[in-house]
Amino acid sequence: MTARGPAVEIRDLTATHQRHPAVHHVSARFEPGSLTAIVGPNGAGKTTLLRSIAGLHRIDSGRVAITGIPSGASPRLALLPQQSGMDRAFPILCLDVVMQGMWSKLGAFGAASAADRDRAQAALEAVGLGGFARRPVGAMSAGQFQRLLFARLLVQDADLILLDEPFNAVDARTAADLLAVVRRWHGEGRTVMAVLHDMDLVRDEFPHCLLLARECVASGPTAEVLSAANRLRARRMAEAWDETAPACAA
Ligand SMILES: Nc1ncnc2c1ncn2[C@@H]1O[C@H](COP(=O)(O)OP(=O)(O)OP(=O)(O)O)[C@@H](O)[C@H]1O
Repeated sequence: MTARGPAVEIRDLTATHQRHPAVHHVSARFEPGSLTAIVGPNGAGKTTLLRSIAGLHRIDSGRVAITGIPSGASPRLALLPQQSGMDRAFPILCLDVVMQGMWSKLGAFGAASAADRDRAQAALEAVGLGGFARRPVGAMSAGQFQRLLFARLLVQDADLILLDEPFNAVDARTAADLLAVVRRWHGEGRTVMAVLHDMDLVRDEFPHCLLLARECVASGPTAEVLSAANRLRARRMAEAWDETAPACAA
């Protein structure tokens, strides 16, 4: 398998919320085509790290380098945000949500072709929502909505895919179906990172892992990263967090 995804290198990254560090001096490297779980206790900075990689959260210091893409080109990147942060009351049809994934191709006012619509319909079918094209998103269950967001990711056709708790609030069958999509992306050589809390799933399905507790506790092969000693260290670090501490000046 030739990797089509980029490498991602995080160097000494610090990112804050209201000047309090959420990610503190983290360095890690994600190889082209790698499949990595980002794990850690609640509040460990996992979402902040993912959003920093996506360019959606301002970095205080350090850097994120995405390499292995043609010079001058932007990385083809897609982020699946946490469902809890999304507004589903917006009156929009499922097919149109999927078509949003083609925005970079169509432009803000570009007209979708019949082929584009067929591709969106095919993506709906690929996630088991073939009959949902004309249904408003407000009428979907949480699990169906997560399938819909995966359909949008499918048409985005990104080389770097960032998933924030992709299997939360979905039943076992939906999780299995969506996991199959993740495996497919990995098989196609895309670089995939997913924030996860289910350690059995991480051990079974994710070859690489980054254990975060605001600082990087460990990163590398999953079995090594998730050692009892590393997990205990992450828990102790979480217990010792001072939510009012400022980011250091370094
Ligand atoms: N919008 C925000 N405003 C202020 N502080 C925030 C905000 N978002 C996150 N934080 C703080 O930043 C820290 C890291 O949060 P983050 O959401 O990145 O952690 P996480 O590891 O994804 O947590 P969880 O597992 O609970 O989803 C936490 O202390 C959190 O309270």
